[in-house]
Amino acid sequence: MLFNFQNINYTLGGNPARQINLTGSLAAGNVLVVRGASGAGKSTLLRALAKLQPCHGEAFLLGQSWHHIPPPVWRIKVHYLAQQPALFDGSVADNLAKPFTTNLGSKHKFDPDRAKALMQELLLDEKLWLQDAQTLSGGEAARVAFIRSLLIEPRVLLLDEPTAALDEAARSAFYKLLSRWLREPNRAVLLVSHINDYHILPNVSFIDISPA
Ligand SMILES: Nc1ncnc2c1ncn2[C@@H]1O[C@H](COP(=O)(O)OP(=O)(O)OP(=O)(O)O)[C@@H](O)[C@H]1O
Repeated sequence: MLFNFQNINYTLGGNPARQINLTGSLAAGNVLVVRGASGAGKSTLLRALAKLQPCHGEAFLLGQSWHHIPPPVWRIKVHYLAQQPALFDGSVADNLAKPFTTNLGSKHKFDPDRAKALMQELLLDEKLWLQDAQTLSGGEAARVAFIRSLLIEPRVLLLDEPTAALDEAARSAFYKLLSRWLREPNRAVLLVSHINDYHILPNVSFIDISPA
């Protein structure tokens, strides 16, 4: 099993009456869509699994417990992408290179050609490369952040409404790229999406968060 989690237990808004407990697993190449009403705790689950949110329980990547992996390393391997991801001051290129400027960045070197190829694949104009990232549209920013996430080579992507800001053409390009990414060894996706647009993805199953 590529990724699994047991009794991930968290409360919503600090309210003990709103307690969630979830167990799930994800084989390589598979997609787990998290379903539930607005406010049910879907984003909170993704954040908990990325160790960005306190919770009880345990998650495992290729059988290795998160207790045995330093959190910054875990967050690269099991990587959360927020619906409105933070882009730093600087150009698009600066933002894409940013993870590689820290010791915690992936072992790989920043590859501008690969980044540009991914931009093209996601229908982003190459002229954006030097544009101030703070001036990007919502849909452009979402795609730049997604590329930045792919470049650090995570194993499991935790995607929070990744297509909410995209038009139909960009959405289709996004899913095509994600499907290809999933065909590489030891990769899987947990997805929160209000838009039922993920059917192009392979091996989709669901986990439901019921009203607390
Ligand atoms: N930092 C916080 N402080 C207080 N309450 C919070 C915090 N983060 C989340 N909550 C509450 O926890 C609940 C779940 O939030 P979450 O964002 O996980 O929901 P969701 O299922 O992703 O909802 P949506 O579909 O609307 O995005 C909400 O009621 C929210 O108000």
